[in-house]
Formats: sequence, structure tokens, C-alpha cells
Amino acid sequence: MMKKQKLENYQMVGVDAAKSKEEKMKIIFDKFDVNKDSHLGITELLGWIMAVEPTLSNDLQRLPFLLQIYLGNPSFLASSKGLSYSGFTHIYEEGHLNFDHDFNTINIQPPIHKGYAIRGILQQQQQQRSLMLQSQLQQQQQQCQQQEQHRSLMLQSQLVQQQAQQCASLATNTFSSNLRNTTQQVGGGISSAGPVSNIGITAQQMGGVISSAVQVNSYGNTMEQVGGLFNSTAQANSNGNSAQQVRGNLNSATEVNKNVNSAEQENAVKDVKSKVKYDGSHPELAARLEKEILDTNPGVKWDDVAGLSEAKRILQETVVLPLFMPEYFQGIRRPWRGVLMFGPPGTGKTLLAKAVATECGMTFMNISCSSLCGNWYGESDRLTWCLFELARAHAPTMIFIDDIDSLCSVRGSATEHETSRRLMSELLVQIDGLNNSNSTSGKMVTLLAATNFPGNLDEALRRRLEKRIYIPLPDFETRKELIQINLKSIELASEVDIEQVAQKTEGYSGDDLTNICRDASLNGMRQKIAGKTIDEIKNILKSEMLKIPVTMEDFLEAVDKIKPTVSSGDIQRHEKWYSEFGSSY
Ligand SMILES: Nc1ncnc2c1ncn2[C@@H]1O[C@H](COP(=O)(O)OP(=O)(O)OP(=O)(O)O)[C@@H](O)[C@H]1O
Repeated sequence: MMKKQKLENYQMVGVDAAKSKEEKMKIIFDKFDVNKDSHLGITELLGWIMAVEPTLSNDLQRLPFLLQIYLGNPSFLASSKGLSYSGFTHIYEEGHLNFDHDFNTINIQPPIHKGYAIRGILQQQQQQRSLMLQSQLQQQQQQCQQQEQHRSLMLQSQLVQQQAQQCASLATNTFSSNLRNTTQQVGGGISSAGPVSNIGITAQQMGGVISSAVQVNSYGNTMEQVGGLFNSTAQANSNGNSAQQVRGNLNSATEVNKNVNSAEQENAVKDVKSKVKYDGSHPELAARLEKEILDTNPGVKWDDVAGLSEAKRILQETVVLPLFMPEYFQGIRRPWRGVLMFGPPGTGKTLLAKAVATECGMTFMNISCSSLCGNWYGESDRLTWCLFELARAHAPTMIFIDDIDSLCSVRGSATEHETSRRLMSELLVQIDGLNNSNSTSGKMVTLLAATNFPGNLDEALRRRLEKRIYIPLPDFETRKELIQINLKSIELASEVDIEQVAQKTEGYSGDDLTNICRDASLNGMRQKIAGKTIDEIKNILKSEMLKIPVTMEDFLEAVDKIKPTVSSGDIQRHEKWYSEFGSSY
């Protein structure tokens, strides 16, 4: 079939096979008059050669390549577009020569032909190609090596990070306190006393877990050992203690307050974190987010948050414990994906989020609506996706989204915008993916959100924020504690009655109270400088200024001046929502 086709071509061109090569070339060149339209296509040229020399078409794939090279050589061109007769004869002869032998070898070793540096061109091209291939290969190898190194550094760094957290937690009161309680729980009603003997007793009683318990307490290092211990907790639970009891035995708020990490431990965590590198697909977005929202150590302690013991307990269960005993929080006990704190403004929601992140040595990502709003179509959902990718790279991480209601206009509503719809969909997908398979690998990412307008939340989002904690206005005891926290480094006059200030500030938010304390503490200075010139003020000794005590009068004046910012309508709105959708312990 092939032969027949070639013969037809041959006849069509009308070349007598018996003629000499030169004659054939002349006929073909004239016949096709390649320059008449100043254009010669490769396919056309290929057609000629195949027609004239049917035996040359053994390797049709190689031929166009060769022709391309010839046509690229200026010495074969009669004009900028047309082929010269000399060029044509050369092509013909090259093809002829090589086809006569074995066309497959042409490209490897083209014959030297008088007057033309074809071999040089081909060799050059070949060399260039092989150099290119070599350099591509080298680049690929280098990339592979770099990726490998990077990956192993990441793994090492994650391991160190985990260990640093474990060490920090175990070495500090935070953990020993948790551990002690846990061990008591492991004891499950065994009458044990002090922490160390308690561990001993528990270990003995638990039999199989002696080594874990001892190791954890003596050295407090590895995940498996910790896991071993917490497995024991799980066993203890199945041996009679209910989850309720476990929770009941958790640290009280006051105990939690004692759990202050040493600067050294914090630095260790910080140091490890700063070495974590994002290796995902959007480095430029990640860099932007990192700059805006990343805080490896927010530096707020439990001690700094007054009251809110209920909220603290829920946060312990949702965030702190799953981090310390990941093996326990599996399956149906998996950590809650998202936690919502709602309540009037200035009640300490952000403060609480920071405290949890600090106490757990978690990376804190404080995100606002504006950080997720991109300028371009699709940028917001990419930013959202990148946020969670970044969080996983820095895990354990807490993503804190303040004013989350502003991210979601209710879907389907008139105010819904395409960007916000896409952002919301991505956010829902990402929350769905939280704490599934990765929770055991220490890659815990928790979403903590806060809002003053819980009623504005998208229904789907509300469902995913599985725990919804009400952060109310501070009660009497909390107000007292809050005033003390605010004034801990301030000189107070002996007659100052904090209880009275607390009584007078019912309905004030934590933020309002902080403002009262600030105002009261500045009053002494105001009185001291009243009527003085700037120069006279400059001459007042700093130490003298610092010694001015805050009096009861200063407080009463401040309370008079500063009014509560939260209305009773606001409170009712929150309480109504709490009764419908809130979580309690
Ligand atoms: N429980 C608290 N303990 C100590 N300080 C508090 C407490 N609540 C509020 N404050 C003070 O009020 C300030 C504001 O608190 P925070 O930003 O946490 O409130 P918020 O509930 O997040 O407010 P918003 O809803 O407006 O974002 C804090 O910096 C702190 O000084």
C-alpha cells in the first residue's frame, strides 16, 4: 500500500527514475518553482523528496527535523523566505545520501558535504541539546536534594517543636499540674497523696504502664511515652471514671493560673517556631499572611485573664487537653473543630484566645476579615486556603478569627457578594478538614472565633463552630480580680476599697474596667502637674511621680466619668442566642 502511494507520487511529479540525480533535482526545482510564492513549507519539501525518492521515506519523523535545520541555514536561502537552487540541491543530496544508507543515523552522524558546514550545525545543535539535557538533569537533581533536605529539616524541626512543648509542659507547673491530675485520674479513686508518690502508686496499680508513667515523670520527653501515660488515662476511664469525672478533676482556674512557662521554655518554643518554613504552593500569599497575622508567642498568661472559669474549662477540653493527649482524643472524642466565643465587646475573648495559645505553646494566628480579603478575583479563597496550609506548617496552631460575623454575610442574602461567598465556601471546607487524620501527628490546628453578633452567623458556619461559649460581662468576683490584675504594679493608697469599686461597676465590661483603672491611675499625675509649665513638669522627678498612690477618690472620679459601653439590650440579645445555640459545660 505504502509502495503504491510512493509510486503515485513519483509519477505525479513526473520524474523519470532513470535520470541522473542532477536532472531529477532540476526537474523538481523547476516543477515546484519553490520561489514563485516565496514560500517553501517543510511538508511540501518533504512531499517532493518522498515523491522522487520513494525509498527515502523510511523515517518520516526524522526528515522534517533535518529539513528544518537546512532551511534555517542562510546559505541555502535565495531570499529571506525562498530557497536557493543550491540550497535545494543540498537538501536533496543530503536526503539522498543519507536515505541511501540509513536515515536513522543521519542525525547522529551527518555526512560532511563539500562547501557546507551541515555537520557543524548538526553537531552544534546536538551538543547544545545534550548540554541542555545535562543541565536540566542537574537542576532536577539539585531540586530533589533541596526538597529532601528541606523535608527532613521540617520533620526535625517539628519533632523538636513537639519535644520542646512536651518538655516545657512537663517541666512547668502547667504540665505537672495536668499530669498530676491525670495521674490521680489514672488512679481512678485510689487514695493517693502527693504527686510523686501518686505516680508511684498509680504506676504500680496500673501494672502495664509503670514504665510509661515513670519515664514521663522522670524525663517527660517523648510523645510515645506521653501517649503511653495518657493511654493509661483512657484505661482508667474505662475502669470506672466517667469523662465527667476526668473533667471534674481538671485543674481549677486558680491552678491553671499557676501554670506559667519559664522564659527559657517559651524561648525554646519560639526558637523552634521561627525555624518552621512554609513549603506550600502559595509562598507569596503565605509571606503576606505571616507578616500580618503570625504571632509565635502572644505572651498572655491564664493569670492575666480574670474570672471566666467556665470558658477556661471549656477551652481546656477543646484545645489544651487534645494537644497534650492526642491518643485519647480520637474517633468520637476527636477535638472540636471550631470554637466560637460570643458576647458583648471588651469581655476578654481575644485575651482568652491569646492565653490559650501561650499556655499551650501554640502558634497564634490572629486573623481579621481584612487579612482574608484579596484584591483580585479568587484571591480571598486562595488566602483562606493558604491560611490553613500555613497553620498546618506551624502546627500546633490556633487560628483566631475575631469578628467572624463580618466574614459572612448570611448566604443568599442581598448583601452576599461573590467574593464573600467563595471565601465562605473555602472556609467551610477547611474547617471540615480540621482535626481529622492529622490530630495524632501533633499537627493540631484549632479554629477559635469570636463575635459580638452571633445572630449574623451563617448557619453552616455556626454548625461547624461546634462549641459556642458565652463570654458574659464580668460578675462581681471577676471585676475584683480584674481590677487587681490591672493595678498589680501600681501604688495604691491604703484606703482603696476594691470591693466597693467592683460593686459600683456592675454592667461594665472588662475593657471598661481597664479604662477606669487607667484613668484612676493617671489622676495623681494630673493633679501633680496642674498649673505647671512644661519646663516645670520636666523637672519633676520620675521617682516622685511613680510614688503618687492611686486613691479611692481617683477611682470614684473615674467611675463617674466612664460609662458602661454595653447596653442591657445587648445582653438580652446574647442571652437569647446562648439559650438557643450556646454550649455549656
Ligand atoms: N476577663 C478579663 N480579664 C482581664 N482583662 C480583661 C478581661 N476582659 C477584658 N479585659 C480587658 O479588656 C481589654 C479588651 O479585651 P478583649 O480584646 O479580649 O475583648 P474582646 O471580648 O475580644 O472584645 P471585642 O469583642 O470588642 O473584640 C483587654 O485588653 C483587657 O485589658
